[in-house]
Amino acid sequence: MSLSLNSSFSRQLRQEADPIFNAIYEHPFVQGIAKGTLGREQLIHYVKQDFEYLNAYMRVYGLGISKCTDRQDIAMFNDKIGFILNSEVHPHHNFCRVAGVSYEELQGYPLAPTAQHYTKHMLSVAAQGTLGEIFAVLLPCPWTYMESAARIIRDVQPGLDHPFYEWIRFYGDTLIQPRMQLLCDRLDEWAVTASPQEKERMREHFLISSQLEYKFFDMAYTLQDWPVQVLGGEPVEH
Ligand SMILES: Cc1ncc(CO)c(N)n1
Repeated sequence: MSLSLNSSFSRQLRQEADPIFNAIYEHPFVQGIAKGTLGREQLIHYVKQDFEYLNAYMRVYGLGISKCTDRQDIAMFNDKIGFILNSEVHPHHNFCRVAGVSYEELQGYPLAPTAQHYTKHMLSVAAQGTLGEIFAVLLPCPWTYMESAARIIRDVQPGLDHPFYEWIRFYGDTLIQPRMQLLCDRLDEWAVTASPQEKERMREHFLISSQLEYKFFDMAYTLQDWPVQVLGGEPVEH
C-alpha cells in the first residue's frame, strides 16, 4: 500500500504529544532512573504494577489478533507477545536486583488506581475499537520508553557501573526500534483509508495513553494506592 498522504500520521501524533513526552522525561521517576537514585519501595511498586500491566498489554494483543484479517499483522502481534514474555523480563530483573527482592514475590498484586485506569483504557479500546484504534492505543508504550531511554543515554552516557544500565540499554537499544517502527508503519497505513472520525478516535487514544504513561511513572514514584486497604495489599489470584 502506498504510504503517500498519510504517512506522517504517527509523526503528527508524536508532534502533538511532544509536551507529554517532555514531561515524562522530566518526571522524577525517569530522572531517578537516569541518576540511579530511585528508592527501593519505588522500584518494588513499579515492578508489581508493571508485571500486571504487561499481562494486560498481552491481552490487548490477543484482542488485536482476533481482529486481524492479514497474517502479517498476526505475526506482528505474535512477535510482540513473545518479546514481552521472553525479553521484557530483563528490565524488571534489573529493578528487582537493585531493590534486593526476587521477581516472583512481586507478581500477582492488585492494580493501583492508575495502572487500573491505563489497562482498562487499553482493554476497552481493544474490545470496542478497530484494529487501527488498537495500534494507536498501544503505540505510546514502546515510544515513550524508547525515547526516554535514548535521552538518558545521550544525557548521562551510563556505564556498566550504573545501577540501571540494563534497563536503560534495554529500552534505548536498537532491538525495540524496528518493532516500534512496524507498529508506526501499520498505524500510518491504516490512517490512509480511515475516516476522519476514526482518525480522531485514534488521536484521542494515542494522547490518553501518552498521558497515562506519565501517570504510571507518577504512580510508582508516589507509591500510589487505593485510599482504603481492604485487600490487605496481598497478592491475589486472578
Ligand atoms: C507502563 C509501561 N509502559 C511502557 C512500557 C514499555 O514496554 C512498560 N513496560 N510499562
